[in-house]
Amino acid sequence: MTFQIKNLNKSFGSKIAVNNISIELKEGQILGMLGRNGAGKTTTIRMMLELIPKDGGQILWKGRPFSKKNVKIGYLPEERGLYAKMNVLDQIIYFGMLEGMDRKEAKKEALKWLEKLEISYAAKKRTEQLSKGNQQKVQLITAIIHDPEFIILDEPFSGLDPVNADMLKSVVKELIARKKTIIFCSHQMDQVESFCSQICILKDGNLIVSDELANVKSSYDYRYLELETAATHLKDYLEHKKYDFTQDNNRYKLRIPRSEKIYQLISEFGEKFELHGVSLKEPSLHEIFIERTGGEVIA
Ligand SMILES: Nc1ncnc2c1ncn2[C@@H]1O[C@H](COP(=O)(O)OP(=O)(O)OP(=O)(O)O)[C@@H](O)[C@H]1O
Repeated sequence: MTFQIKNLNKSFGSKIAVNNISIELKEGQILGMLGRNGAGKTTTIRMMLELIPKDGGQILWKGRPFSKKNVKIGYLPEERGLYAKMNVLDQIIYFGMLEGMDRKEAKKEALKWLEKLEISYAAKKRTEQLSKGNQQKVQLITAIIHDPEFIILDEPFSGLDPVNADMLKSVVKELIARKKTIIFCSHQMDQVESFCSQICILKDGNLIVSDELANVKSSYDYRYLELETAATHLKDYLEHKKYDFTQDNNRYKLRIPRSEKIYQLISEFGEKFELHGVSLKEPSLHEIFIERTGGEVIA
């Protein structure tokens, strides 16, 4: 394994923030790190970046300690940290040089990225003069200007308008295509689902799920059967039979245990009701997340 977290621990006083977690990633994999507020994600990332000391455990890159000495790391923090008064180009060059680039190379890369993200016009502006979305583009550039092998993206698309979100998504897709190893933290489950092959879910400092997304889905105990019918008595029937379902006009979404013989069930419904549509769906990551982290499942 290229990246390994082994038995990582951290407490703040009596509060256990990260409880003996282990995570493994192959080079080029992208891991969605999920968890409700306070689950321990930021604490884990801070230990990875050596911003806070760990109480116990190891973090390794290709068998050696995971540190700037052994791997080029890129980090897009959730709380953005740019110098408001510094001009955009100087800022990016400064961050590039902090990561070991020489000035000429950093400037060349900075100009390339500014053009790619359509903010070349802002190169000489003070950062505070840029819109929030454009500042976020600058922050992303500072995170990846040195062409890191390992990248942590914490809520990379929050607060962006759809056009800017798409632009940054295309950058993330390019990083994935270039086989960067990535940890992606987000509360936007659809984004995690569209980017990540692996997911882990933290709850109260514990790692409660860690697997390939496809395995997580297929190991979930339920599937969803969607029925479309004009027959209004379907609702009464489902209530009578105590199905777990939601209704949206003519569409019904039933939560069915995976153990049920689904095709038999579909033909039973077909005999009783005139169906205009039938589809079987795996649970979404949103549904899995809510169930695993202790909320109510809304089918
Ligand atoms: N410096 C600190 N001192 C005391 N407690 C802390 C400190 N940092 C984090 N904690 C606690 O550790 C737990 C985990 O916090 P953490 O910030 O890692 O969660 P998170 O999963 O990143 O949450 P969010 O999604 O809100 O960013 C929380 O209970 C938090 O209050």
